[in-house]
Amino acid sequence: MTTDTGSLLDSVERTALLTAALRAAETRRPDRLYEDPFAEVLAGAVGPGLLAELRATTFPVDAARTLPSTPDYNAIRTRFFDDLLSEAARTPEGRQVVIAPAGMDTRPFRLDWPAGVRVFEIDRPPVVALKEAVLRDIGATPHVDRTTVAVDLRDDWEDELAAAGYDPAAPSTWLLEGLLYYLPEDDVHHVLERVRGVTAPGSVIAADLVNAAALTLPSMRGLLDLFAGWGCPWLFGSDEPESLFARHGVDAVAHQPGEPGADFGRWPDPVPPRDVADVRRVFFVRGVRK
Ligand SMILES: C[S@@+](CC[C@H](N)C(=O)[O-])C[C@H]1O[C@@H](n2cnc3c(N)ncnc32)[C@H](O)[C@@H]1O
Repeated sequence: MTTDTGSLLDSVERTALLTAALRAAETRRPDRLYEDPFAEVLAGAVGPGLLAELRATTFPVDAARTLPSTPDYNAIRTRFFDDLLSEAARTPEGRQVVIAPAGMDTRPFRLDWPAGVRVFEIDRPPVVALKEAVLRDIGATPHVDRTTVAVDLRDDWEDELAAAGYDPAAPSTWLLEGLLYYLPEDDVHHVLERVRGVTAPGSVIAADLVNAAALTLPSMRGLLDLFAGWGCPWLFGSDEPESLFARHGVDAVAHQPGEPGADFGRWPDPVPPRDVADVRRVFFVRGVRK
């Protein structure tokens, strides 16, 4: 299998290659927020093309660039969750970590993990197959006990996760990154309810999501049309991430890029207060399962 087989992935699966291309581009920056030495090869032949389309859509070459871009969001998001997982791995809740979906995420290969941690990576079978083939080709070795679980998160996946060695009775840390906006609302609740069902109290649940206005603002039209045109429209946004997670048994706090602890010097503008409407927002959620 070669990296060109990325063209065999469906539209939402291909967003994993876009994310890898974003991480490869971030890795090339002198002021990078993290380093992902595997991102370029994992992005394959398809990822850079998707990124080029994204850049052309978000910032037409003649347009003034005044706002943080999707690459900035993505860099901050990756670093925010890198830090969260690195911290969690040193607590009892971080002895088992589930990255769902994992896409082309390489945290098991590029972060330092304490001994005894297990990482489970969930994604759809074609993504897992492609990623494993690429990583095998380049001889990448994880720094942690890593297991892949090839399932669709909309299906029943709990037994497969347990069969892979995950213990639902023990505390855990979950990262739902780059997923929720691609799901219809019913599936968002379904996934969060299932996560609740397989997590012990005290477990850490993290996720990113967008607000409702991000799905309708005229200034978002280009980006929304791009993803819709690719076949993976953004479907879900929430203005109250804390309430969303509370409904599923998680006591959560949401951070926005640009707020203390979530800017990393990459966010130039003040973050408008939550009661200001018609602003595109991204939320990084960190919660504890009650
Ligand atoms: C934008 S990528 C993010 C991947 C990873 N979290 C990262 O940040 O690199 C979205 C991923 O979600 C996966 N995905 C989307 N819907 C899914 C589902 N129903 N079940 C499992 N994975 C899904 C896709 O296959 C893709 O790998």
